[in-house]
Amino acid sequence: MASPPLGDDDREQWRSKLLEYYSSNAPAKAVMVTDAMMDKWAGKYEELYANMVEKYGPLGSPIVPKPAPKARPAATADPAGYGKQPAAGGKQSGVAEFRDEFVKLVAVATAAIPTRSSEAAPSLVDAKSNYSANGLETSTFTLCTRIRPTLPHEEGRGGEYFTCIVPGESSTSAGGERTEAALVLTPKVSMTGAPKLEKTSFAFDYTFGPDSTNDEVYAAIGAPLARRALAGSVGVVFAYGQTGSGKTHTMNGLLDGIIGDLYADATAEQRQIKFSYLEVQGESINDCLADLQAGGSKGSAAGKGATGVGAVKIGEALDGRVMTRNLSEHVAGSRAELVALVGVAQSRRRTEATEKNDTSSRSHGVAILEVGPLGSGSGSGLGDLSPGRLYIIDLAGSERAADSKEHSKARMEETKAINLSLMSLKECIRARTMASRPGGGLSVHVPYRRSKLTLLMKDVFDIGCARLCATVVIAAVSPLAQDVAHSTNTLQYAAPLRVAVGVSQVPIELDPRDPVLWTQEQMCSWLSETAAIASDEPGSEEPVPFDAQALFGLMSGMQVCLLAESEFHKRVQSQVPGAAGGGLAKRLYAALWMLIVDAKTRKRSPNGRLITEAEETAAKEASEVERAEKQELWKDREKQLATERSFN
Ligand SMILES: Nc1ncnc2c1ncn2[C@@H]1O[C@H](COP(=O)(O)OP(=O)(O)OP(=O)(O)O)[C@@H](O)[C@H]1O
Repeated sequence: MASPPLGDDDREQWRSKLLEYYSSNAPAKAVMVTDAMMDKWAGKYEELYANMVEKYGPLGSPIVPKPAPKARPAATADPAGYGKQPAAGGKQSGVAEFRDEFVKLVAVATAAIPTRSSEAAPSLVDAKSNYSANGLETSTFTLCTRIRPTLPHEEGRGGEYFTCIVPGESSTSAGGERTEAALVLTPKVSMTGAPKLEKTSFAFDYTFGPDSTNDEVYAAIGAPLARRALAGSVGVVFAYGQTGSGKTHTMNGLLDGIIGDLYADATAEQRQIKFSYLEVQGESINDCLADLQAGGSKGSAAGKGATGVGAVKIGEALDGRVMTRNLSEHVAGSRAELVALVGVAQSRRRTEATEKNDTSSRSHGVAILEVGPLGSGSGSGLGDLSPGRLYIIDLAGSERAADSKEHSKARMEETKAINLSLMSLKECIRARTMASRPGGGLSVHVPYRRSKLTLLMKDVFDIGCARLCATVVIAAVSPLAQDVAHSTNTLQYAAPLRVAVGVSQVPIELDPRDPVLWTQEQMCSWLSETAAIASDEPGSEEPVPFDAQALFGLMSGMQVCLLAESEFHKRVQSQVPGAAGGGLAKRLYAALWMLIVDAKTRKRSPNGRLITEAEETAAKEASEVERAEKQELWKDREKQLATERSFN
C-alpha cells in the first residue's frame, strides 16, 4: 500500500525527502537543506519540491538546467560601440509601424531646406589651402560626407527603408568660410505614441547628396590631389563608414579620375608613375601585387589574404618617414597598364557578403601612387622634384554587433579586427582634432603607432610632421532610417575633424640641432669637428686624416641620417682603413644617432615652440620649489590638526 502523501507540516519527513532528491538530481545543492531553508519554506514544502522537479527533473532522472544567457561583452564583436545604440525603429521603437507618417514628416522637414545651387562642388582641397606665419604652405584637412542614394533593392521594401539623412543647409562664417550640413532626422516614437523627428545637424566642408555623381566628387577632391601629387606633395584620401555605405564606389571613382589626370598631364611623358596596392587586415599587411612582374604580367600563384606570399613589413625610418619592406612597386607606362594593375589588385582584396553588402570589403585597401621625374639626367626639366605620393584608402566597413550575429567564429574575429583598427583610427582622429584646436598642438598625443593602419597614415596624424600633406576624409553614410544609429555614429566622429582654415596649423619651429634638417655644409662641418674631437680623446692614436667633404660632400643632412650603419662604416673605412677607421666610424655614428634621438625627444611648448635647455632647467627648479612649499604647508596643517586634537 502506498504511503499517504506528506502534508506541508511534516517537516522532518520533507527534510529527508528533499535531501534524497538533491542527492540524486543536484548533489552539489544538498548542503542547502538547512534549518534556515526549512524555516523559510515552512508550510510550502510541496511548492518547493515542485520547483525543484521543474528545474532538475523527476527524482532519479536529473536534467542539467540551462545557464542564464550571458550578455555578450560589447568589446568582442563591437569594440567601436556601434551596437550600443538601439537601431531606430525595430520592433521595440515601432518606427516601422508609423512609416507613412515618418515619410510625410521627412518631406515637410526637407522642403524647408533651401535648394542648393546646381553648381559643381568647388575644389575643396584648394579652398582649404593656407599659409603659416613663415610663408610656407601648410598641410590641409578637408572633411566631406557622402550620403549614398537608396539602392534599387531597398526601394519599396517598406518598414524602415525610408530616407532620413539628407544634405542640410550651407552657411558662411564671418571669416568667409563655407560649411555644408548633413541633416539627420532620427525617427522617434514619443511616450504618448506619437511619431516625431529628432533633428541633428553636422557641419562638413562639403556634403555630397544622393544625386552627386562620382565625377562631381572627383572634381572637388580627386583633381586637386592629382595636381598636388604632380607638384611633389603628399595626398591622402580615405572613406569610412558602415558596410554598404558607398566607400568602395566613391574611392573607385576617385582612383579612375586621378589615373586619367596623371596621364593626361602635359609632362606625363617625362614622368614615371609607380603603383603599389596593399591590404591591411588587423596587424597583417599583404601586397596584393606581390607575384606580378614589374610590367604587370603575372608570375607565380597569387597569395590571397594577408598572409604568406605578399606579407609586408612596415616601420619608421630614422627621419620619421614611414617605410615599407617587401612591398612591390609597379611602373605603369600607360593609363591602360595602370588600370589593369588596379583591376588585379582590387580583385584580390578580400570580400564577403555581409548583412548590408553582398561584396563587402573585409580588409582595408590602400592604393599608393608615386609620381616622380623619369630618372635623373633625363633632361626632363623637372629638376630635383621629389616624387609626389597619393594614398587612396578604402577602409573596410564597420558592422554593428547585431549585423554580425550570424557570422562564423572566423568572421567574428575578422569583424573584431576591423572594428578594432577602426577604433584606433577614430582615436587618432579625435586626438588629432584636439591637437588642431588653439592651445592643443604638440602637447596632445596622437596614438598613430598603435595600429598598422594608422602608422601607415602617419603623415595625416603626426603633429610634428614637416611634410606637406593634403588629407581628405569622406564619411560615407546610408540615407535610411534602418541605418540611422550607425550613420549618426559615423557623422558624429567625423564632424569634429573639420577644422577652420587658419586654426588647424600649428607653426612648427624648426629645430636647428636636428641633423635631419642640416644642409650639406652643416653636416660636413659637424662630421669634421666630431672626427677631430674623437681623435683627441685620451687613448686615441695619432689624429686620423678624415675628409668629410670627400665622403659625404654631396649629401644633405637627411641623406646622411638615412644611411644604413653598415654603409656609413664602409664609407669611413674606405678613407681610414683598419681598426682606426672602424673606431672612428663607430664614434661618429653613435654621436649622430644621439643627435637624432635628442631632436626627436626635444620638448616643445603647446604652441609648437621649442623649449630651450635653460627653460627646461628653470621649469624643473620651479617645480622643486613648489613641491617644497607644499610640503611646508602640509607640515603646518598637520601641526594644526594635532593641536586641535589635543584640545578636544
Ligand atoms: N553614390 C552611389 N550611387 C550609386 N550606387 C551606389 C553609391 N554608393 C554606393 N552605391 C552602391 O551601393 C552598394 C554598396 O556600396 P559599396 O560596395 O561602395 O559599399 P562599401 O561602403 O564599400 O561597403 P563595404 O564596407 O561593405 O565594402 C554597391 O552596389 C554600390 O554600387
